[in-house]
Amino acid sequence: MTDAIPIVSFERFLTGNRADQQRVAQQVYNAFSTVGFIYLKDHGIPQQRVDEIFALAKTFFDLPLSEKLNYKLSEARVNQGYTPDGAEGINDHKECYEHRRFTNTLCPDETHLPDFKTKLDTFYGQCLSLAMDVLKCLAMVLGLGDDFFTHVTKHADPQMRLIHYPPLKRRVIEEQGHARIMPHTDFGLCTLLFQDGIGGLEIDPYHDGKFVPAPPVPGTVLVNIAELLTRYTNGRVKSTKHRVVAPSLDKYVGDVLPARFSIPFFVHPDPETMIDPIVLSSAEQRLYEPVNAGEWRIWNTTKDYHLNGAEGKGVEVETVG
Ligand SMILES: O=C(O)CCC(=O)C(=O)O
Ligand SMILES: [Fe+2]
Repeated sequence: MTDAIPIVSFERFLTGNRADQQRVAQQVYNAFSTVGFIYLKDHGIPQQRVDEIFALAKTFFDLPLSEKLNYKLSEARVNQGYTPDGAEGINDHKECYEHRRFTNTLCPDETHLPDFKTKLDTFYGQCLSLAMDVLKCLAMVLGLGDDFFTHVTKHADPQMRLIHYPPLKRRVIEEQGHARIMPHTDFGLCTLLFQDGIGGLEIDPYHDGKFVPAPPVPGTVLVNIAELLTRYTNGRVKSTKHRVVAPSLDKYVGDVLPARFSIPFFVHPDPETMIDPIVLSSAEQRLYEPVNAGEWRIWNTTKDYHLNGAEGKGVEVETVG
């Protein structure tokens, strides 16, 4: 059931000439301007590295809770460290660790978890480079200049999140209003999403409330548009709701669902950036009010950790005019 989400090979973007790159960029753009999600294959990050990071995530989450709490995330502005199950709302069932580009004070050191920081740092660099190439695709198609997004992400600090959804009874998340993660849109520019083989991720590809599975496809990474990019492109690319529920019964039979791991990489612009919708002609009407990227991020992060209700972290996008 991956029909709704195109699978795009990134190889010719990474190794081809300008015409090849433009072709790939157009495929990427076409998917983002409709379903808002793509599966990228041949993306240049070796599967072995991805597997290694999943194993590392498991090692971290296997630590006793009392030890994990030594790394507890406490400040929305910093947004780095560990969050226990329930921190983002009692109806979500997950624990997370956030890793950042510049400051990782709440990260296990060499004596506590050997190689954890170095391996995450390396993987982080690879994700950032891939994400910047994906953004370059959009800049090329929209004619903004190849480096448009480089200029607004120079000292930005994207967020790599390790997620562990603990094993739990299927009926708990099939209860009304519960999920492994509630329906939401991401709020930055775009997200890379690596998932393990368990399944349960669903997206709303046609934006009509009908969720369809986005199952794991070996060797690919999912990429999705987040809200700031929808605003920035004046609605041209779509930030699509997604959630994690129980994998369907034909994929997994059993009362107790196995643990699931995933690794999203959320890309954000420099905090001083004004996200003022880009219009491509003087006749085009701006659909969104400008927002300051830094304030937007802190507001959304604070809301996620403290004020989250049954609606998850979905944000209503205001329109003007
Ligand atoms: O675990 C997943 O597959 C999705 C995670 C997600 O959507 C998020 O953290 O924003
Ligand atoms: Fe998400």
